[in-house]
Amino acid sequence: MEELFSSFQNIPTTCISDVFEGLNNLDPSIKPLKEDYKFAGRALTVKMPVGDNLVVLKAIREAKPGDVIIIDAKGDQYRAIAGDFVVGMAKTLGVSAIVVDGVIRDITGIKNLNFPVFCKGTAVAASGKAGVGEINVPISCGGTAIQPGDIVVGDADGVVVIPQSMGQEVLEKSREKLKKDEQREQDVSGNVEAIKKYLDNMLSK
Ligand SMILES: O=C([O-])CC(=O)C(=O)O
Repeated sequence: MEELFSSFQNIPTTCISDVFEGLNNLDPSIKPLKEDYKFAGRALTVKMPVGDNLVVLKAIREAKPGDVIIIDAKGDQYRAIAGDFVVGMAKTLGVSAIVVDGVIRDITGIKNLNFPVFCKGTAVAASGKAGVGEINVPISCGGTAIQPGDIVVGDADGVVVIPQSMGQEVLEKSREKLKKDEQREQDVSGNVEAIKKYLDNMLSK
């Protein structure tokens, strides 16, 4: 499994998306805090109520090194699911990324941690800590269904989810797609005649 995750780290999310024809991507409003963030890992799913993040602390406590904490926060943009303190603990315990259809706070501190956080943006208010929520249950995040153990991959373009059972197959297909994309680029790069030929060919179909 570890090998699969490190292999996916070398595949652009765009190629994985193309394999699924765009069906397994998270909503594009969920973006990396820094463009160079790239991760691939096992989904530790979190279902939290709007404005209460105690269950996020539980997820961090239970996470195994390499896990991606992926949170269904119902799209709430008013209460941060974590700040630099909480994200710092996740980083130190070996979590590989946090993905949420919600917001974070202390953005400067979180950027300084150089830890991949993918979210909808920032807010000033913290969440409460009353305590309901579930981990490792099926969730919906950014319009996509995610099962615990699925493979989550993120980079500058966004986040894509691969069902656990399809990991190897999708890796092979994504590699093929990457090769095709590179070849396509190589075939026309900087060559006016080759570009015209490519376009004419596409338009005559
Ligand atoms: O404690 C929280 O929920 C959010 C926070 O301020 C931090 O993580 O620094």
